[in-house]
Amino acid sequence: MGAKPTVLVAEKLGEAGLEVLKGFANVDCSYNLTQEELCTKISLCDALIVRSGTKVSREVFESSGGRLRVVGRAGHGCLVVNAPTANTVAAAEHGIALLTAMARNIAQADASLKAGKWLRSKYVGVSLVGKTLAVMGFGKVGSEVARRAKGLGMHVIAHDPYASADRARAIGVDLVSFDEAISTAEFISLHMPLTPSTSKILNDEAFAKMKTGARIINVARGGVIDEDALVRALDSGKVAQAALDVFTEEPPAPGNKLVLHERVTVTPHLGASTMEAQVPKGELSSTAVNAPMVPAEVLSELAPYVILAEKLGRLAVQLVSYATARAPDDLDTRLLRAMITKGLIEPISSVFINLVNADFTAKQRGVRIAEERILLDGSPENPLDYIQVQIAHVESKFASAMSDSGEITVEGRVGSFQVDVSLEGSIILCRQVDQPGMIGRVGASSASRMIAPRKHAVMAIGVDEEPHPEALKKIGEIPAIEEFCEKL
Ligand SMILES: NC(=O)C1=CN([C@@H]2O[C@H](COP(=O)(O)OP(=O)(O)OC[C@H]3O[C@@H](n4cnc5c(N)ncnc54)[C@H](O)[C@@H]3O)[C@@H](O)[C@H]2O)C=CC1
Ligand SMILES: O=C(O)C(=O)COP(=O)(O)O
Repeated sequence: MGAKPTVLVAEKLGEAGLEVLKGFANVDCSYNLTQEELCTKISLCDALIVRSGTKVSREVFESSGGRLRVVGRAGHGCLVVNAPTANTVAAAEHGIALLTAMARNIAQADASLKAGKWLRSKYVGVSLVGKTLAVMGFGKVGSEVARRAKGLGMHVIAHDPYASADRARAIGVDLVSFDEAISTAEFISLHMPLTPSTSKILNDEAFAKMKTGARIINVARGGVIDEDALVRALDSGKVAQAALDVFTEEPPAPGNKLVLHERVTVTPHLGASTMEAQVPKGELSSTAVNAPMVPAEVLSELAPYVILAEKLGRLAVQLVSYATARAPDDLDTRLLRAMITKGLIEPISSVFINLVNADFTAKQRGVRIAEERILLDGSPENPLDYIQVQIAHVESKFASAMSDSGEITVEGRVGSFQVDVSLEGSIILCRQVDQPGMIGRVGASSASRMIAPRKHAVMAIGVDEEPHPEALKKIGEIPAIEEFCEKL
């Protein structure tokens, strides 16, 4: 090799970050590339750095012709520049800035004074002290917003189906249901990732449940709000004001009703845009660079187990047992543990898990994965016979699969399966009233072809592609389906 690698920086980074890169690489800063331009350029690059504006699609990887080795997402656990906490604080501060600016009509009053008007009575605001703020999504950003809002004398409640009550209690925040959160709060601030289950989570139905005069803040993702429904709620007076940093379409189309609305304060996705959030953090990037890497031969030997580990991680793992005939120093399980963490955290979070940040992220979220080995006799030719995960205290997505002691144990092996369900592809699990015709009804709702359906009081259906959200919604609406869990 010898030659300097070429790094394509596809979105604006801070100068200090660029300087670090220029120290060892040829840096090509090309912003606002179309998808085609990106695909053309990528074949000449060893690394790509993006922010939230660039989709690194399959096409981009395919166009790289094998040269591309690292894709860095500035701000989210990437190898070269890793500033996850600066990003969090920046977003939380922006949320608070929008909250206070909205309550006191800062943006509107500023525009009017600059236009030569002096309208003291038009811009009477509302006070924050003693008001209830509902933090929707109590992750990194949400919990920092909660902490700061408490400092402003607000009463803070939070809704997050996956957050630990202990962590909330430590900050002095009560975790409540979705309905309780939105129906009791004067201010509602959104901090969940955009996923199929959070898409348009604030819709007409949700706005109807809110107090008249509620105020909404969104620094998460535009898609978590049904924007047309928000316009209706503002026009009817149900929602008094909104403050938005993010939009379903970015930039929003000219004439976007929310952007132009008199009672809406907007910023162009500035949540992470502070000087501090753009500066590389020495200690974190050095952790990343020094992170334990798995040697290539271990990687290839464990490759088949990696997908299995991620699937198993989509359940909330407490104990992982590796059944192996290998001696402990001959089986490196860090990669598998990382994949289990990935399966566990990625579906509910905006964090992308890789080998570098897996243990850090798990610890940060209070997830503890204990590991043990089940030593088998026999030939150590295969690294693993099976992986078993044990899940305790599940706040059940899927209560019917639990033992009396409240635990679920699942085993998976590569190639064949001892579990009732093959953990390949996507799987829909439904608990249903045991009556004829259910598989057909569920099958009819799912656009994908079914393989090996089974019929129990619990039904597992393997589908040949990720189920469409609409199909899942229809399954949930079949009266006999009591609960179901998509995507194992
Ligand atoms: N405006 C901006 O520039 C920035 C926006 N963000 C966005 O803010 C959001 C939060 O980011 P982080 O706190 O870093 O992510 P995080 O992954 O730490 O927290 C997200 C939380 O949402 C929870 N959650 C998942 N589904 C939920 C549901 N249905 N209802 C309620 N909570 C749910 C998760 O359990 C998790 O605790 C993300 O959408 C992220 O992309 C983050 C940084 C800057
Ligand atoms: O980190 C995030 O989730 C953001 O939304 C920030 O995006 P940006 O890095 O400013 O393009």
